[in-house]
Order: sequence, then structure tokens, then C-alpha cells
Amino acid sequence: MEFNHTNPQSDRAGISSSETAMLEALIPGYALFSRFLLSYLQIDLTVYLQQLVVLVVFGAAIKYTVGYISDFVKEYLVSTAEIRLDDETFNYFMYWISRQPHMRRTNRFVAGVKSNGYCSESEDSDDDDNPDKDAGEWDEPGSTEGVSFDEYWAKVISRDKYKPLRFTPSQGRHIFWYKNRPLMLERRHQTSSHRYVLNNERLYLSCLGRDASILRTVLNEAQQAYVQRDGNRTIIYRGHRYYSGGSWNWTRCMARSPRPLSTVVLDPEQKQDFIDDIKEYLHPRTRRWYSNRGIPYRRGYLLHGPPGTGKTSLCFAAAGLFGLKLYLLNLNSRALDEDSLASLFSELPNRCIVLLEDVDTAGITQTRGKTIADVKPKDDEGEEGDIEEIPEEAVDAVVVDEVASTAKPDGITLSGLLNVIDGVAASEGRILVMTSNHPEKLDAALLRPGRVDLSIAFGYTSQEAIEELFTSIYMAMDGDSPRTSAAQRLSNEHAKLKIAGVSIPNGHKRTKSQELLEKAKSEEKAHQSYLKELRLRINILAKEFASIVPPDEFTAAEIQGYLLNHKSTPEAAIKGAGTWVHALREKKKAREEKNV
Ligand SMILES: Nc1ncnc2c1ncn2[C@@H]1O[C@H](COP(=O)(O)OP(=O)(O)OP(=O)(O)O)[C@@H](O)[C@H]1O
Repeated sequence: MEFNHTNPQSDRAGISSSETAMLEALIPGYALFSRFLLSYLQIDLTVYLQQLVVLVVFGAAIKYTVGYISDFVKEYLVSTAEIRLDDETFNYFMYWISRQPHMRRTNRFVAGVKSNGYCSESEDSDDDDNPDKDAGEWDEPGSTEGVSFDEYWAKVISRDKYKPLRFTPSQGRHIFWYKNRPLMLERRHQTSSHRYVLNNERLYLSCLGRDASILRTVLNEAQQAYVQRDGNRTIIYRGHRYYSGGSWNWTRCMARSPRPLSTVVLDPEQKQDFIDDIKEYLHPRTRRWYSNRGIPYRRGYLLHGPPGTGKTSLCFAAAGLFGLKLYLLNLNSRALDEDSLASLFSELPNRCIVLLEDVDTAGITQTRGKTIADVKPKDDEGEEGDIEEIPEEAVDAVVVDEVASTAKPDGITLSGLLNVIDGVAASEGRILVMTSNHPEKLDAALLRPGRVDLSIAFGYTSQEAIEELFTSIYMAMDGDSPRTSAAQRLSNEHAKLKIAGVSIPNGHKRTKSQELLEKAKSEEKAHQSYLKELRLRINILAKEFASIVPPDEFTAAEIQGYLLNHKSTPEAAIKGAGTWVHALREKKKAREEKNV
């Protein structure tokens, strides 16, 4: 029965080789590994093959089942909100969570002096970073009296040294309770192929159940907390990208106290025109009016004039007056290409001011100068209003040709800018303000109505403006004077006592509250008469100062700079004005000669 005789060794070897081949196909390197074990450790893997296969299959089944269950849970039993780093919601949430009680108990956290530690900007996101707050503390009723500057300053400096630490959740998963419901936050780094990505994070906020309303509530609350902290401050954003090669985004860079419009010295009519124009544009009926007529709802302004004459200040004051956010973009950045510019403009909110400063230096001025001259008849040159005479199609046709021949390898071209300002896909609802020191260098196409609807010329300071600047520096303003604070304090105390119903014991005719009120009234009266006297005195000094400083020769910035050197001594400012004028003239002359 030789035929039936079986050699277990050869049989096993036979099974082994076929199975090894099969396993080799499934697990590359299996044959080598099993031979290695057999030769050096005398372990025959084929003996354990069945167990191994069962183990692998079991493992795979468990993995699959867990994955399936996890997917099922995620899909049907859990709701999740994804928050991306480049969106402002990330700031809202991090700010909010850093102030939650559970962050004091968690054992895994990121410690930092900013709640959003990823931000490269010097964002004054925390209340503690707000310089207005320091000033406010100094003004606080009672704080000025009996507190010397040295004491106050020591307090501020010590607080600056010990910036409060903010704690935010670290990478990974965190469970916390919100309104008696468990929520899970996952902070995750996204892997990126970019070498320069320092931090590319996402947050995933989940709750049990398919009803995600609790997540919306959390995020709304976070937004409210973040926005409330800003109060009436003007929020400034900057076009920015986190890393080379990354996408451009608007990054919040600071929140500043609004600048009162009255502090911008400009021809009152021009100032009013600008403000009225914006007001009219923002009116809801105007939006409807535009849309009924198929006109794109956009408004553009050009503020032009020498440096330091108040262009940026006016724009900033307007943003504060209308409570609009200010979006700054530097067109000079070589890294900014046309696609990025278009994407930035497409992300603008419905109502905001976009400020493009010094457009004449953005390298887009010469791009079409020659071409426009070609299109324009020679005898039309220099006449105002000729810009509109250029047929639109001709201009646009030229743009394409010209761009093809002059497009730079980096930076933006004029056509790119024109497209985002009023191309078919251009954003609506925003107010565009461009500033320029040399409007004559700007291309006519950039200035045509629809792109620039109102131009405001800023010039050197006139005699009235010099007087106004002088008055604005030396005139007492709200909060300047401790007297105002004292009167305010007394009045507040009176109100508090009134609310608390505090009164002097029986037998006394007048309540303490009444006494305080009368004291506050008399202090206020004295303060008002002091202000009246001061106003009269400052007006006389302002005229004197304006008679020394020649009109239409210096910028407001130059005059303001000089007056700031004599901040509390107007008489000294007048005394030194003649010498200052002479010195500044010499300086300017020397600069001009150097430039020639
Ligand atoms: N018309 C003005 N009224 C009040 N302050 C002014 C005026 N012009 C300039 N200043 C002061 O001068 C400084 C510079 O002003 P601002 O930045 O607005 O000038 P600008 O015209 O935008 O200058 P640039 O062209 O260099 O950007 C600010 O501190 C501002 O307070």
C-alpha cells in the first residue's frame, strides 16, 4: 500500500509551500520571515498557521466591526461640528473654552498667554492687553485721588510682567459638560504636505444624538462672549496667509477704540459729503434701488493727498462711526497673486470697509498707462471727466492684451485688481477706500465711476485747520480731567444710595443722598465754567499759533507732531513755533535737494 503511504513531513512541506505562496501574496515578506524563524529559532510557522490565520481573521473582524460601529455611531448617534483654524469661529471657541470652569480641572491643556496661541499677529484679544483698560482704570472714580502715578504705573508694569495664563484643551479628546449634557471636543492637527505649516488645526465638537442644537448654542454663546468683549471698538483685519504657499485669509489683527470724526481735521463740507455718501449707500432702500436697476451694489472712494494729511484717519473714523469692520490689504506684497486677491474679496462680509493704502506704490500703475494713452485721443488728455469717454469694451480689451505682455511673475496686475473691484464675480456690499499720495500716477481705468465714485483731496493744512488742530490738542475732552471723574463719582454714589434707599437717621432734614447730589451739581457747575474759560483761552491761543505757522505748507501730521511735544503747555508751543517752522522748512529743502 505504498500508494497510500503518507509522509507527514513531506505532506506538511507540501501544504506549507502552497500556503506560504498564498501568504506571501497576501503578506509580502512572509516567506522570508518564516524561513528566518525556521533556520535560526527552529520555529515552524506552519505549525501555528491555523491559529495565526484565525487570529488574523479575528483581528480583522474586530477591527472591521469596531470601525463599522464607530462609523454607525458617528453617522446616526452623534452630531459633530467642525471648526477650522482659518475661520473666526476658531477664535470664538478658543476664547470661550479658555474661560470655562472645566478648563481649570482638566489635566491635558495648552498653556499660553493668549487663548488662541496659534496667532502670529499681535492681537489684543485679551482684556488684559487692552491699553484702553489701563487708562480706564486710571480714570476710574476714586483711583486718581490718592493714587500717585508711580503707584499706578507699578501696578500696570507688574500686571504686564505676569500676563495671565490662558489654558486651552491640548491635542486629543476632551469630554466636558455644558448645560447638563456631555460634549466632546477633539483638537486635531491636520497633516500637511507643506513644509512651512506650523499649525494647521481643526476642532471637532460633538454631542450625543442627532439633534445638533446644543452645538449651535455653544458656538453662538462663544461668538457672543467674543464679540461682547469688543464693545464698540473698531475691529481691524489684515489680508494674511499663515505660511508660504498657503491660502490668504482675513486675520483679525486688532481692535481699537473708535476715532471720533471730529478729531479729523478736514474741510467740513468734504467730510460731511464723505459721511453722507456712505450713509446713503448703507441705507436699505439704496441696496434695493441698486438691485432693481441691476447696478452692482458697491461704492468706491479715493482719498488722495500728501502723506500725513489724514486719509487713513478719516477712513478709520468712518469705520468707527458706522460700526463697520476695517479690512486692510497691502497690494505691495509680492506673494499676493490674483487668485488670492479674488478669494480675499470673495470672503468679505456684506458690510465692511476695505482699505487699500497707497495704491500708487502697488506696482500696478504703469501697467496700463501707455495703453490708456493709446485709447484716448491726444487732445482729451488732462481734462477732467474724460475717463468716462473711454469705451468700456476698448478698455477691457486692452487690459487683456496688456496683461498678457506685462504680467509679472508675482504680485498682482491692474486687471486683477479691476476684476476684484467690479468684475462680474466681484463682491457686493462693501465700501472700498483706496488711498494714494500720487493720484496722477493711477491708471484712468482704476478711477472711473463704478470703481471710484467719490474722490477726496487732502491738502496741506489751511489756517482754519491749524487752529482746529491746536484746539483739538489743548481742549479738554471727556475723561481728560479728574474734575469730570469726581463729579461723575459723586453723581454715581448718589444714584447708588438712592437705589439702596440709604438716608440719614431720623431727625436730620436732608438725606446723605441729597447732600451728595448737591455737591456733584456744584462741582459740575464749577467744571463747566472752567471749560468755558479754557475754551476762550484756547481759541485765542489757537489764532496766535495759526498766525505764526504758514497755511498750506505743512501737513496735519507735522503740526500734530510738533504740538505733541508741548502737550500740556500751549504757550510754549506758540513760543517755539517760529523756530520750528524755520527748522522744518530747512529740513524739507535739504530733503528736496537730496532727491533732485
Ligand atoms: N487731517 C487730519 N486731522 C487730524 N489728524 C491728522 C490729520 N492728518 C494727519 N493727522 C494725524 O497724523 C497722523 C498720520 O495721519 P494719517 O495716517 O491719517 O495720514 P495719511 O494721509 O493716511 O498718511 P499716508 O499717506 O502716509 O498713509 C495721525 O496720527 C493723525 O492723527
